[in-house]
Amino acid sequence: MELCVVTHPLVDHKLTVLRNKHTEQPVFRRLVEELVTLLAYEATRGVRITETRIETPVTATTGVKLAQPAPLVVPILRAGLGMLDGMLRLMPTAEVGFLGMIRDEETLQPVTYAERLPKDLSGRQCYVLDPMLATGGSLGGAVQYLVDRGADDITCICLLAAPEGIEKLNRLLADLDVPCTLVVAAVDERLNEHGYIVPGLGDAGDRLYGLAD
Ligand SMILES: O=P(O)(O)OC[C@H]1O[C@H](OP(=O)(O)OP(=O)(O)O)[C@H](O)[C@@H]1O
Ligand SMILES: O=c1cc[nH]c(=O)[nH]1
Ligand SMILES: [Mg+2]
Repeated sequence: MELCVVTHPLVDHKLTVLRNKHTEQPVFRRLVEELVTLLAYEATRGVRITETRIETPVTATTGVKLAQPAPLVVPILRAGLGMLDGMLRLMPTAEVGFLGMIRDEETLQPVTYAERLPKDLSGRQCYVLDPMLATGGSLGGAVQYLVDRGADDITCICLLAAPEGIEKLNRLLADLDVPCTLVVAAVDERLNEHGYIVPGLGDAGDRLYGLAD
């Protein structure tokens, strides 16, 4: 798996505000969107394009457009939904599939509770959105799900990753033998005893949408 840590002063600045526990929900939501747009710029460097002929007001020329089939963006509910608009701002013609996953906070195992994806993902460039890669159970489960549907080109975009989660994803992808890139704003220190990223930003879903229960 290729790991890309996006280093840019604006990314670091926005991430610091996001981490701050005093940052209020509306600001948190907006910052998640802004950060995703910056990360997506790097994450889509390899998006497939094809040549197209156009006419400028001056002359005919050759340009490029996104190739078909359109890229598929897959936010992992809930928290990944907060990243969708920021991603679509950069790539408005992408299609969107949904995966709902919740981590059991006792066992830290992921449970898939919703799915709305194309049946066959072969030949599609898939962009998976989830702000947090902690133990790697959820993102690993999502990647496995996509590969089971035929996905052969996957890019994951996360705001924060823990070394433990990266390691787990690396092992999974080595077994699956599918090319994958992970784009993150930062790799944090570690997980705490509850499986939370340290220093992290807390529970991304709760900070975006409020307490789930
Ligand atoms: O790497 P892991 O240990 O699996 O943890 C990361 C997962 O935890 C969060 O989701 P959560 O389960 O809290 O669901 P939510 O988005 O509905 O809050 C986060 O958005 C990831 O999906
Ligand atoms: O730090 C963490 C770990 C899992 N899920 C979150 O939302 N935050
Ligand atoms: Mg949550």
